Amino acid sequence: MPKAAPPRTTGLPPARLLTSLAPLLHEWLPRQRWFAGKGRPVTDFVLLTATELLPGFLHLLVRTEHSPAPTPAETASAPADCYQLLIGVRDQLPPRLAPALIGHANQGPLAGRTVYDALHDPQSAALLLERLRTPGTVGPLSFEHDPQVTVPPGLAPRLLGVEQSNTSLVYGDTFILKVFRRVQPGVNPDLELPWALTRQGCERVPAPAAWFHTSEPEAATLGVLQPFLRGADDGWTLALASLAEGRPFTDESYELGRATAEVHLALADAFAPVTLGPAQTELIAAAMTERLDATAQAVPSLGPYVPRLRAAFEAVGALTSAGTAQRVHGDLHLGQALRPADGSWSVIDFEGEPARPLAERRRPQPPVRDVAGMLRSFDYAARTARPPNPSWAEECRAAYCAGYAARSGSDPRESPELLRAYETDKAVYEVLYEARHRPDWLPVPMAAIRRLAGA
Ligand SMILES: Nc1ncnc2c1ncn2[C@@H]1O[C@H](COP(=O)(O)OP(=O)(O)O)[C@@H](O)[C@H]1O
Ligand SMILES: O=P(O)(O)O[C@H]1O[C@H](CO)[C@@H](O[C@H]2O[C@H](CO)[C@@H](O)[C@H](O)[C@H]2O)[C@H](O)[C@H]1O
Repeated sequence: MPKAAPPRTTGLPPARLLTSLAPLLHEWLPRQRWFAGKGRPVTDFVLLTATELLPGFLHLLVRTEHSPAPTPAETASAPADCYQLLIGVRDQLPPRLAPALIGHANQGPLAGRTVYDALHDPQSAALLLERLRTPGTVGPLSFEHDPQVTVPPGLAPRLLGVEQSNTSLVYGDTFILKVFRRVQPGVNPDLELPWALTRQGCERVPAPAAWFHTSEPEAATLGVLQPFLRGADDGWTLALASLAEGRPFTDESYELGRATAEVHLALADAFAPVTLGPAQTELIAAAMTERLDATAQAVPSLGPYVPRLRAAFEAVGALTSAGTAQRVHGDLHLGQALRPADGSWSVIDFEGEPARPLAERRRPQPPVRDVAGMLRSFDYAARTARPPNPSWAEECRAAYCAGYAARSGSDPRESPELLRAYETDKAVYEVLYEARHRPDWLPVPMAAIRRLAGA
């Protein structure tokens, strides 16, 4: 390992820095797509770490406090809201950086200066890549890389302009850096699983090339650099094109089923699976029921369907065995599958459902959970088509499960109780996700809820 660089902090007491930043963050943070506290007004900010990467380029970890304050039970089960911010400070913002504006500070040590999201700034983005190329530490931050991968210097950065849960930068169309926005203590599965899969020789994932993490206030992964699959289309785009052109998507779905099975087989080799007996099936059912009840509290239109949805979970609770549980992707959908024009499917974004606590996301789960996620995605695509095309989704389901069975030797349709329960659980998750992030999309999972409830 090269020698660690001397720690460089802002030299400003964190409380003083917040005097400048808090009024700006109050306005800006809740407007970000990746802000997870929607519907819970922010009452306060706590600066957890502040590290100067260069003068005028700060790395911050900020905790938000919300009203109403969480109950002790919620505090125990839900992660605190901690966000990673890369902040630029300038006297004046050049017009090209206008979309990055966070605000003009008018109090505290930054009074009179302009604060902006430094990930929009090519100079700051280039510096971040340079840090990843040359491992070392800066204050609590550590930068590491796979010594077998060469990342060339000077790759031009561009911010990926897609709606996402985090923020990604593409460098020279060669590498992509995902900067996690909501940070939880522990290793992020989006580094852990692709790393393990690569070590297993599984070629379905872009292999992590470099990553960075913090040691304070607790150890946590902050970002991962991986090869950029240039020219690849994601499964969602391809599915919508197939619907628009009236083409079937069955060959692609079959291959996607095979790809999912390959990832599951490699994950089962890397992390020992566990057997699911009656005690575990009861726990699975209880957790699903709890999520359903909590979601119905937050989204009242779900209420009338709750009793009939519960039945799907009770059926799982009554099973005396349910095969095995293992590490899984955890948030598999069409947007997480990428395919170059002449290549085969790759799977990305192993972070799991970002709203769930990291410890829960890293727990072994029945692999059918990922299958259910993809089946929900076929339903989403079919329902957003004009007119909706449910038979397209049915054909994709059958082909995907057949592809999965052909590669893994295990057909998800032979576990109907588990499959139905996981589809229901996913639809419930989607109801909450859409209510919080994309209210216009809420009718899509609500239609599935009505179908699953037999209404
Ligand atoms: N290795 C990659 N190669 C090409 N594009 C990628 C790669 N990884 C991610 N992307 C693109 O970036 C988008 C967001 O990535 P994702 O990991 O899903 O982020 P998030 O968790 O923030 O939603 C994807 O939908 C995809 O279009
Ligand atoms: O940001 P992530 O990709 O990690 O996942 C979150 O956002 C997804 C939407 O971008 C959301 O997926 C839902 O909408 C998709 C269509 O946009 C659909 O294909 C998925 O099946 C549906 O779940 C995902 O749930 C959420 O975690």
